[in-house]
Amino acid sequence: MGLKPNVVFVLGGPGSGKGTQCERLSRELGYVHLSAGELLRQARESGSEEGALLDEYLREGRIVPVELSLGLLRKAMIASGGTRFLIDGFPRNQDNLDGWERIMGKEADVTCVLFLECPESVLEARLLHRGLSSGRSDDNLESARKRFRTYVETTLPVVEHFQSCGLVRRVDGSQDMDTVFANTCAALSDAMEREVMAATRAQIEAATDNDTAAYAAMCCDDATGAGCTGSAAIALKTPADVETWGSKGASANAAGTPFELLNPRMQIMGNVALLSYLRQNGGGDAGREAAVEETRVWLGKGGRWRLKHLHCSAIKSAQP
Ligand SMILES: Nc1ncnc2c1ncn2[C@@H]1O[C@H](COP(=O)(O)OP(=O)(O)O)[C@@H](O)[C@H]1O
Ligand SMILES: Nc1ccn([C@@H]2O[C@H](COP(=O)(O)OP(=O)(O)O)[C@@H](O)[C@H]2O)c(=O)n1
Repeated sequence: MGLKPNVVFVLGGPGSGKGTQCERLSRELGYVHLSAGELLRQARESGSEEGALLDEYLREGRIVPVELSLGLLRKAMIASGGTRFLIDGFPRNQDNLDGWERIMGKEADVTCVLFLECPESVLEARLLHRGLSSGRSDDNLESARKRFRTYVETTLPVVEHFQSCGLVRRVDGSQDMDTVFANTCAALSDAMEREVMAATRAQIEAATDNDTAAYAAMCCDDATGAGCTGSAAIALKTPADVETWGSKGASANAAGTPFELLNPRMQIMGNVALLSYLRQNGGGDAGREAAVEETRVWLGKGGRWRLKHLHCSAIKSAQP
């Protein structure tokens, strides 16, 4: 099984700082940032037949039918080639949520919902200020108030839905930008840990399936492997490198061998993740049972996690 896209939804009132924070998170943590509102504004300008209709929705602060917004988001997700997304300003009402579950529910994993909380008076002041230079037809007092009403009536119930699923991470969006950024990074850490575990599992599955191309595609250009090869670190860039790595006994597995990752310990530092665990290979075939201590260094860049370094040391007998 390949790696499913991981999605963080970013919600909050109009002007709460979604775009500002997503832009920096994407730069510093390596996510692909997609703004539903921005994609709709681009579609409006593109001269498409929906242009006039979109213009009315945007000006009035109404939420456009999900077929349109999700169609644009899905296309942009595929075009990006990434697997880690910040989706900003979506899902914003029940129609958005139902459409997501219907069309994307099985295709992507929602790892968390980042929710920027901010009082209306602060939002209003920010939007009016943004309106001085944004050129947006909805950055005026009348549109801002309509958008805030839409947010309260239709978006907050969506946040409550995610809250009941345990996915919401609340951040006070009224503080200064650096403080909000530090708090959003902290709020994202458990979602990032789940992304890294999923990437690790997908890469080990590629190894156990002997899919060297899929394995290599998850490596940085300068990735290396060291440990049970009994020699210095070797390159882990191309499918042939991965083959060499496997032939040196580094992976201690055969096609389809089930595995468990025991006692995982993870540290996330910006866009770098360090993960150590004990990999137990087995599945009932006692002759094959072996354990390997592995440490993987992952780099979050360009919308994906890529392996930078793998260290492993085989443990001869997994059984006491
Ligand atoms: N923490 C903050 N403090 C002060 N101003 C902010 C903060 N975050 C964003 N802004 C400003 O407020 C306006 C709205 O931010 P933006 O990120 O565009 O919000 P949203 O995408 O939620 O509508 C922008 O002009 C931005 O520069
Ligand atoms: N899922 C979405 C997101 C935005 N939109 C539209 O796009 C407008 C601008 O959204 P935005 O996220 O760019 O901006 P803010 O309102 O958050 O400042 C909204 O007021 C809606 O009219 C939508 O219809 N559906």
